[in-house]
Amino acid sequence: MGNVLEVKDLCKTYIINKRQNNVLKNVNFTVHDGEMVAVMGPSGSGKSTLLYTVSGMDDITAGKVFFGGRDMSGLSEKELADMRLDEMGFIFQQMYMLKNLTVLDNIILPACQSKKNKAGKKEKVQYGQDLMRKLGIIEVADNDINEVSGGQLQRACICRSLMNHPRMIFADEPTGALNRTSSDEVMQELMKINDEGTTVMLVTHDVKVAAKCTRVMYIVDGSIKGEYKIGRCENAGQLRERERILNNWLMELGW
Ligand SMILES: Nc1ncnc2c1ncn2[C@@H]1O[C@H](COP(=O)(O)OP(=O)(O)OP(=O)(O)O)[C@@H](O)[C@H]1O
Repeated sequence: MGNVLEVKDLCKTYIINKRQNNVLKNVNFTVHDGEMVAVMGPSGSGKSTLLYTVSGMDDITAGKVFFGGRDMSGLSEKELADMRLDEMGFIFQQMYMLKNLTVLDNIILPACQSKKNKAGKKEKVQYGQDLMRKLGIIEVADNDINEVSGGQLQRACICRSLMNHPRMIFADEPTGALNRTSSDEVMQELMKINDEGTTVMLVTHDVKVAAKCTRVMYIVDGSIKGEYKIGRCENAGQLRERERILNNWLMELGW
């Protein structure tokens, strides 16, 4: 199994009003192809910052991040943008959907922007529709973005993140704004995508969500305090036991 993401001594410092905030402090970890990693930790511990920096959405202060073996700090802005567009998928809280486009048009946008995606417009539309069907939201394809529910919008974001067949998906609290049923459905889809080979890294506060991942990283004050490899969840029957084990582990870490 190859390494998709390698993070070495990553530091991130924000400076506001001349005050230095060391948000990430010498973070080291590797994500292998096919893993589904949950990042947990107290509010303000640096989880979102970690996701933004390792995915090249935000710059780093020190250290190295390798994606698919390529040193991201050695890439030009354009190369980095292409890497994000062609090899990564994003499901972020601010969903960055365009208000003047329909749901389907928003979904296919990354494919239209990619030079690497050689499919014709018709095929892109078809693939977007296929994804929407798979995620159970095809009926809102022609709706405006403000005419869909939170759960539908989140599923639309998943569709959009998959348009260019990414090697890895980054998701910041993908179920954060959803009720339990929608959250379970969204996680079901992410697990399916992961089963099909896409690596996933997500931030969550929810033990039920983390229990569906293959590994959990716990961050406190910008450093990884613990990691737990729980392996693949083979069936729904295992979930409660996984949640219990994870809960105990998190309590030990001061959750
Ligand atoms: N763009 C930014 N500019 C300045 N400071 C920032 C910025 N983004 C985050 N921070 C600061 O970095 C720290 C970590 O924030 P981050 O959002 O990564 O935490 P988090 O663990 O994801 O929190 P939560 O669970 O509440 O979402 C906080 O102190 C926050 O104020």
